[in-house]
Amino acid sequence: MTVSQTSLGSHLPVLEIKDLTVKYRGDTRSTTAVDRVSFSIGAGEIFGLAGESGCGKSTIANAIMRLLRDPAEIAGGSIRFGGSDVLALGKEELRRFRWQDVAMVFQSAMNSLNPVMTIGDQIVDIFTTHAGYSRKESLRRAAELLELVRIDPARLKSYPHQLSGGMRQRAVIAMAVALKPSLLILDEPTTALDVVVQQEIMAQIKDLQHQLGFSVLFITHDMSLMVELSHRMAVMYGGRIVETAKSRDIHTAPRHPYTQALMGAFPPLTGPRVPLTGLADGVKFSNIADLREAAPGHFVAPVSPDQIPQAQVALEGAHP
Ligand SMILES: Nc1ncnc2c1ncn2[C@@H]1O[C@H](COP(=O)(O)OP(=O)(O)OP(=O)(O)O)[C@@H](O)[C@H]1O
Repeated sequence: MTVSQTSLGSHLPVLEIKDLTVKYRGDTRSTTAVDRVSFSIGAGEIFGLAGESGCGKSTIANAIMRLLRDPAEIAGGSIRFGGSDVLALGKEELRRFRWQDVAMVFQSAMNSLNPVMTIGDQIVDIFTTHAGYSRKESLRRAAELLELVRIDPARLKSYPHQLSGGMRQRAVIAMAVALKPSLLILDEPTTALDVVVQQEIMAQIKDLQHQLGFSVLFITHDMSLMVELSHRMAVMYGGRIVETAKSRDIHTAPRHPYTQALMGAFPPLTGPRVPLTGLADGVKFSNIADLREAAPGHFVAPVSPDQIPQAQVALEGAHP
């Protein structure tokens, strides 16, 4: 029995993260990559985690999946899935948790398909190993899965190199939802694809989510995509969440100046062309007082340049 079957109550959030802190240990000092991050995702909700490269998004995803390895360490906080303590799961529970409860599509997932196995054999493997189905039943389900992501089931016999990038990514997404997880984590799922294919994949994910009802943790630095896909989102900066709100509110009225800057840096996917902007004039993100003044009541993450040199450099670069 999976964690979701045993303990997902109708009103419990599917995922609940409280004060999660993750550090990477260095020779002389540690870097706090994720700093007291809290958020929860409801059943059937698409929740987004946005923020520039290096702000800690993937570290959170890997912490949820219990994939963090040395020198990373969870220094505090909790991760609960359907009421169960993810950080306390044993080896066997973890094996089930990873495919049946939560599945993740990584940034470069389409390149992680086994090049010497057909797509069909790779999907069949999931069913035989994790669900105990016979090969015949697994093949039948593999064909159904490909149809679900609008790939001709004849492609079961294809090798990854015989598929386009978009098809490979759709196949990976199909694999992720094979065992009907309650939560799908998508870490920059379309970064390597062109804009048209990106749109197709996003529409597909929405469609799948609608049909299968899973929750989604969608990770991207692309605010336009994020606003389009997610119901609610958190914006991260330097390891901390600076703003959490409904995505449509972030779209129409971002409160935090860093969110405003991120929104201004991406062209909208639909509607008229608008000029892109960097950081708002006069806002210095190293200056905590400016941030507090610009977003009273919404500033939750004091950030100092020495805490997050990488983010600081990026921000300075965006606003010469
Ligand atoms: N193995 C590691 N050792 C040391 N520091 C690391 C390691 N992996 C990540 N970091 C640091 O942790 C911080 C967060 O990285 P993370 O990959 O989670 O960010 P991200 O927002 O997902 O960025 P990206 O979109 O580029 O993947 C960064 O400052 C990064 O340099």
